[in-house]
Amino acid sequence: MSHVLIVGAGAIGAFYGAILKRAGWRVSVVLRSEYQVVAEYGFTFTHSPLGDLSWRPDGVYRDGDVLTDAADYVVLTSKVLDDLDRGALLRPWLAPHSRIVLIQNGLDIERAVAEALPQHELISAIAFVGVSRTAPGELVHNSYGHLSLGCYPSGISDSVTALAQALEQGGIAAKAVDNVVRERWLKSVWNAPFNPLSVLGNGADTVQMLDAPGAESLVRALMAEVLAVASAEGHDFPPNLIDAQIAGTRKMPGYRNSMALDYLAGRPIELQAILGNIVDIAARHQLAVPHLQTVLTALRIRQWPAAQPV
Ligand SMILES: NC(=O)C1=CN([C@@H]2O[C@H](COP(=O)(O)OP(=O)(O)OC[C@H]3O[C@@H](n4cnc5c(N)ncnc54)[C@H](OP(=O)(O)O)[C@@H]3O)[C@@H](O)[C@H]2O)C=CC1
Ligand SMILES: CC(C)(CO)C(=O)C(=O)O
Repeated sequence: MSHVLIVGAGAIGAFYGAILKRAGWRVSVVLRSEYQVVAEYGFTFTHSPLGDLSWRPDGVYRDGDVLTDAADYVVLTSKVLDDLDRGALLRPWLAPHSRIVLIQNGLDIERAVAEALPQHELISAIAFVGVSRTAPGELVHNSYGHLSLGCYPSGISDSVTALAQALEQGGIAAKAVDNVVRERWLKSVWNAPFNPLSVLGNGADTVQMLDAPGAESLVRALMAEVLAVASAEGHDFPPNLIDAQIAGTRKMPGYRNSMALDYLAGRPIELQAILGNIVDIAARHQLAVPHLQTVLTALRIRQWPAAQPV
């Protein structure tokens, strides 16, 4: 029975913590704003297709606390933001044997953590789930939950296998993958168009983003550019992937992604992690990505501090 410490247990951390708890693992959390509520009441899930996922962490910590019970896995589930030093966030909680697990969106997000903490095994995990916070310590799990995970940059270690098995025991599908970077490119084909467009569309859901006149063509153009950059990096995907992604998204009821929720709640968005890094990689290959670049720049303008009135 392993001990898992989840650093930044918001929606994703509370959800996968619940799953590992159901598998019988010891699960502790590091919290910031929700420390008091969760220390007193634990996490309450007011809805989930998996049943009642409410749970109490074995330990609740905050910045400055000392962890007495070393963690086998230290899982980071914060957002990936430019001004957040994820290495510094993780460092105080790591024992020499702790593996680091990132359950976060974005492309090429592992490198900064691998460089900051090279002595630890790094596991990268990609989540397909719809879960959100509705009040401090309260969550709604709407759909899905499966995830892919593997060693960064590649491989499947015993720790990956053990974690995937525990997640499966807890009730979700967890696929150990040999090439997790390729899996990130695959997910980026969806996130890189839909997440930023939802913000430009004022919190638009997937139906709005496909049905507005011209919108599906724009999504297809953005996806094609992501695939071109992936190919330049050595990751080729089947030619019908775009059709499959559009068809799959059309089957879902209108869905607001995590970036739309952040934008609507006035929180910072993961623009660089989800879109900017892809544009940077394209530039390294001297590959033109005009649609991705336009969406990125439009969002940077939206985020730019308001000009002082004259
Ligand atoms: N929600 C979803 O359905 C999905 C999310 N993802 C990805 O998963 C990742 C996590 O997302 P999600 O759980 O939704 O995000 P949330 O905003 O719900 O949770 C983020 C957590 O990180 C904490 N945090 C942030 N900065 C710090 C800090 N400096 N010190 C301590 N704690 C900090 C937050 O604390 P505080 O409350 O104080 O801000 C919060 O507990 C993201 O990369 C997202 O894109 C992927 C698929 C689906
Ligand atoms: C694919 C999706 C919509 C759910 O996992 C997501 O990654 C997000 O909300 O950002």
